[in-house]
Amino acid sequence: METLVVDHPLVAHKLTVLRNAETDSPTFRRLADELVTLLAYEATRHVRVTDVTVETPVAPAKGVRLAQPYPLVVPILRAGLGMLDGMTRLLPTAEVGFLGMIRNESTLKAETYATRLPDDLSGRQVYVVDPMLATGGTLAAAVEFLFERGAYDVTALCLLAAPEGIAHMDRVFAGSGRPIRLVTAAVDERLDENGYIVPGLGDAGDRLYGVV
Ligand SMILES: O=P(O)(O)OC[C@H]1O[C@H](OP(=O)(O)OP(=O)(O)O)[C@H](O)[C@@H]1O
Ligand SMILES: O=c1cc[nH]c(=O)[nH]1
Ligand SMILES: [Mg+2]
Repeated sequence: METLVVDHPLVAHKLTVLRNAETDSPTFRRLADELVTLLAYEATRHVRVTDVTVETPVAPAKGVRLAQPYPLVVPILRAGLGMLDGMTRLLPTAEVGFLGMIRNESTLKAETYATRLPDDLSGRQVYVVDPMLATGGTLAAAVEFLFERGAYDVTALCLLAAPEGIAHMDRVFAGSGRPIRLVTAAVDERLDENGYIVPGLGDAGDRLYGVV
């Protein structure tokens, strides 16, 4: 998996406030939204475009527009919903599909409880948004699901990643020949015994939406 850690002082500043246990939910939601827009700038570097010519008030100008089929943005419920608006702000013509997945906190295995996506993703560029890449079980299952439906490539935007999760993705997709990218604001030290990212930011879903 090609991994890009976005190294930018504004990203680092916003991430630091996000990590702070004293940051309340409204502020957390706003910062997650701002951060994903900054990550999206890098994550869309490979988005496909086609050449076009437009008429300026003065003369014809060569340019580009997003190619069709338009990209698909897939938030992984629940926490990924906190990154959806920031992503579609930058890609307003993207379609949106949904994957509901929850990590069983005893086994740390990902379970899928909802899917609402086009059946045929042939040729589609897919952007998965989920704040946390911890063991990697959730993202690996999501990416497998998308490739089974024919996705052309998958780029994951995660606010935080753990080295264990990146290694898991590399193991699962080694030699698959499918283009997979990760764009993240930071790769933290490790996972703790409960599978939480250290130092991390806690449970992203709970911090966005409250404890359920
Ligand atoms: O890399 P993994 O070890 O699989 O863990 C990461 C997953 O855990 C979190 O979701 P969670 O299962 O807490 O669901 P939620 O979004 O409903 O809170 C997070 O948003 C990821 O989807
Ligand atoms: O640190 C972690 C790990 C998984 N899910 C989270 O929300 N946080
Ligand atoms: Mg959660």
